[in-house]
Amino acid sequence: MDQFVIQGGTSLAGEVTISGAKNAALPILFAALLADGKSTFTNVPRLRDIVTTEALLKTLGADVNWQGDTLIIDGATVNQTLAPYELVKQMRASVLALGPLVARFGEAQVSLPGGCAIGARPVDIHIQGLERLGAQISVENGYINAKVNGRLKGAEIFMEMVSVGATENLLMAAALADGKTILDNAAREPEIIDLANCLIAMGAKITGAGTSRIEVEGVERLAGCEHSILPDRIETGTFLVAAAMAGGEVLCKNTDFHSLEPVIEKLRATNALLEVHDDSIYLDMRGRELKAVNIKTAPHPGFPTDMQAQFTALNVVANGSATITETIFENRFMHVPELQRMGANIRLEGNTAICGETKSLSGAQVMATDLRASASLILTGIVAQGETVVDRIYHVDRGYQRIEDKLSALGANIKRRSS
Ligand SMILES: CC(=O)N[C@H]1[C@@H](OP(=O)(O)OP(=O)(O)OC[C@H]2O[C@@H](n3ccc(=O)[nH]c3=O)[C@H](O)[C@@H]2O)O[C@H](CO)[C@@H](O)[C@@H]1O
Ligand SMILES: C=C(OP(=O)(O)O)C(=O)O
Repeated sequence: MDQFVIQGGTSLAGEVTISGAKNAALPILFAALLADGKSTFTNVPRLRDIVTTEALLKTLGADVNWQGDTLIIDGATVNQTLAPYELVKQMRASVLALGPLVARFGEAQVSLPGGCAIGARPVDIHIQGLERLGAQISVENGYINAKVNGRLKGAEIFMEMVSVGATENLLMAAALADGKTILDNAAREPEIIDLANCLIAMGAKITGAGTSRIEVEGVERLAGCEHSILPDRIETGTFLVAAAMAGGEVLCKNTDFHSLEPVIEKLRATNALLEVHDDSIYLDMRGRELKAVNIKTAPHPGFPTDMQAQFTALNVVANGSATITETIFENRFMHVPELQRMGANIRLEGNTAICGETKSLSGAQVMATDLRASASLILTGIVAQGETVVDRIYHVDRGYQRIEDKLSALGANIKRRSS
């Protein structure tokens, strides 16, 4: 298993090019299952989750080819409807195969994704929504079996919780359903808008993506399309926080500030100097006092849970005390005990982390437990004194494209070690 070895105490300065968004690319690659032709996706990030998706699409019969950062997927060759446990267990987003498969082929068998370190993460809202669209669903032997005679039927669906994945699954299914679907209490994340734009390019009729009420007029077939994946707002936020923690400066290129407003607002509150342009964001923390900030996660346009761990690390380094409240996932503080091992002054009370002033941080051997927890440990390792070894970095590789190369180019001393 690979590890990162970090010699701390360096500052960060320079430019970083942001990759395509994992959380936009994953649903969009599954959307290729809806089309009976070739789709060409550009700005696709090279991540472990994308490799898993590629393997799953191939298992379903899709022809998948890379050309640089462009991925070409031929939905016309898809001839299987079983998404097996061996692949689904590696990545929860595999459940996004369910809606497209049942909508296009009238049946799907997708392994239940199961829980993960950050919480139980059930898929009841996905299942209830597909049932409302006319699918017959049973859950047996760890698999979700979905069937429909003929096409799914458009329906008005109120989702009782705001769920990114359920909104995406139902949006894809409704695109090929017979008649009109209304998705009420839909998630409003930028990645939903990107998926809707991709589906529209395939021929879908969708309005309202990015609001909590999405309307879909189903069509009989969808064709292949060309689509460029949205830049990764969480990768951008991670590099901005890294520079702020290290008292340095960074220019994030090829990004999109519109998707990052709640994060930028909090970074301004830390006392960072920020310059925001159409496709780049500059942060300068040189010679400025980093201040701790209160955070409460919420569905978009609230503060993203996927930036919570990084801001917990920022508060550890910052002056002053502040609280971090996690409202989306029930167990997303696995980074806290690891940060404590490095000397962080944090106390957990229910779903709130209370970050006090930390006297000093020293490098330590720590364990990555999930994707963003891993990022917070790496950022803390860069500012701590001495050596930090981060174990189980396969979590990081799920969602950050060669993070060590991008951080090294900014001046961090971080190396990948295979053990
Ligand atoms: C691949 C991807 O895009 N992942 C993102 C997506 O995950 P994901 O789509 O899994 O997250 P959801 O928005 O669905 O989850 C939000 C909450 O709803 C609950 N829930 C969800 C579905 C359901 O059927 N029943 C249910 O109870 C979940 O357990 C969680 O507590 O959105 C999360 C919230 O912004 C992000 O942290 C993830 O990075
Ligand atoms: C939780 C995340 O991803 P996933 O839903 O793929 O586990 C994340 O990107 O932080």
